[in-house]
Amino acid sequence: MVHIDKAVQKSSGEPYTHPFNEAAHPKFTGAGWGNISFAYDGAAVLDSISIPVTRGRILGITGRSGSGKSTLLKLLMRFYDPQTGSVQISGQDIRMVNTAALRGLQSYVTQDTFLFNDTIEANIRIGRADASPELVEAAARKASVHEFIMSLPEGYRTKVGELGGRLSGGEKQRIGLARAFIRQSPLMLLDEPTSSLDGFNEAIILKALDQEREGRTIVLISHRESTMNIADEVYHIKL
Ligand SMILES: Nc1ncnc2c1ncn2[C@@H]1O[C@H](COP(=O)(O)OP(=O)(O)OP(=O)(O)O)[C@@H](O)[C@H]1O
Repeated sequence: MVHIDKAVQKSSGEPYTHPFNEAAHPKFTGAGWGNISFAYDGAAVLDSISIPVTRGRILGITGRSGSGKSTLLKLLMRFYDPQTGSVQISGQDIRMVNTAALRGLQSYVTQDTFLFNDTIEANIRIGRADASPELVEAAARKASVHEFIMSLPEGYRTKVGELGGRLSGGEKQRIGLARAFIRQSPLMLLDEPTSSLDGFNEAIILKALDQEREGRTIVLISHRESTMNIADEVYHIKL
């Protein structure tokens, strides 16, 4: 495993509307993997991996297909437990954190966003049920999907099913990102979040993520060098 430090690239300080929810998570200090090893049914995937991520930083993870990048995020969400070592949030082994509290700390975006047959607004609000329409729109703007939504027959009230499957992979992915932006969770876990996006939309989203880093930990898996440029440090997982 090669550890490459990257310079922090801060963009200009525009106001943002989804700051980390300090009141809800006052003790959040970061997350990380402490000397973990993991195998699926005896097939070793990760061997003695230690990566600390402190609050306020963006961690990039790269590596060949199958090297175990997604597995690292799944361990952080406790879909599985490592055979050795410990996965920690705020210095506490996540095995000691109850599932609801763990989910409350996290937002997770993958390459495939599942949309329910409800309105676009409801699909974004899944990230935060009590969000005002203004917050929904602000999250959609950060995810570079507001203009697209406004072009739909009924804007935010358009039902996904009525679009007859015409949403592209990139449009769905941006709705998934809006869900994550609205959540205000301290730990954002993003698995190839820009894989289906063009450079224009990617740039808007990266700028928003860069502004969201304060108070949070963002873990970003990507093959795209442009996306990795916002990371404070990048770990390369070797097969
Ligand atoms: N549920 C599972 N059961 C058994 N093996 C699995 C499971 N999920 C993943 N694997 C295997 O574990 C290895 C690591 O998978 P993982 O998805 O973490 O890799 P990755 O680096 O994220 O790959 P990619 O870049 O293609 O998404 C692969 O060999 C994969 O086939």
